[in-house]
Amino acid sequence: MVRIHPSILSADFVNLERDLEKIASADGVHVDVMDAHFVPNLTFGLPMVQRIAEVTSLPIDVHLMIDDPDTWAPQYAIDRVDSVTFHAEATRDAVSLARELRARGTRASIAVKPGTLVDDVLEHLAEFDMVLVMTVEPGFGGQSFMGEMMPKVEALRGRAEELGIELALQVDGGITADTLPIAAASGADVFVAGSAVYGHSSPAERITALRDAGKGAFDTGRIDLRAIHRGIAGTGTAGSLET
Ligand SMILES: O=C(CO)[C@@H](O)[C@H](O)COP(=O)(O)O
Ligand SMILES: [Co+2]
Repeated sequence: MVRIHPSILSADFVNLERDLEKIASADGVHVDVMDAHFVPNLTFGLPMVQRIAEVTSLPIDVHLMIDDPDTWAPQYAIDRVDSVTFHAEATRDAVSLARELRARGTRASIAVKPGTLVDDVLEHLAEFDMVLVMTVEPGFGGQSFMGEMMPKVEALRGRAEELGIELALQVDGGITADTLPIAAASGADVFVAGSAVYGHSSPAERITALRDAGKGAFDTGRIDLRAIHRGIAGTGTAGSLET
């Protein structure tokens, strides 16, 4: 299953309602909240997310790149927000926060920056509905995909299968029609794309192209998942998630 979530970070904030209409064929909309403290960039906060919820019918996927999500994240669990993602590096108690988000009726999601190991997340995996593996340093759109994050995706998918739990696995940063199949083959199923969608004259066409790239990777056998698994095992990184 390939789900495409365009990131409005690359949209025109002055014409956001128009730009949201352009991605109506997507599976969700990814909304990056940045506070200029946790990341060196500033976007917007809850009032903007509330307005977005009024004008789009897409499921809203909020990515909080903010300090102290334990205090602020629950406020984002409003009607029409499908998932709230907070960062492992910023939270004091990821499990309590995830439980609070679920209790408020939204899906709970935890994100890890490129330099963060997933060991703690693996230990408490059943507490989360989604894990976001950052494939760039958070803060800005238009950066290059970090393929070296794929062992984290593999480990998370493997553990979810072992536990028999449904887990959405999101990758965010540098996703294009070329990089999406790599992440899909590693076990990701939710793909955030900002510049690859909004950097083109027809965002709707780019959404279709990204979806096809994900499906095509498996249909045509262009990606051999088992070979990728063997390759990762061969480099000795499968058990060690250090980056
Ligand atoms: O969270 C972030 C950046 O921190 C993202 O959601 C970006 O918006 C992705 O942009 P592209 O790499 O797809 O241009
Ligand atoms: Co994001």
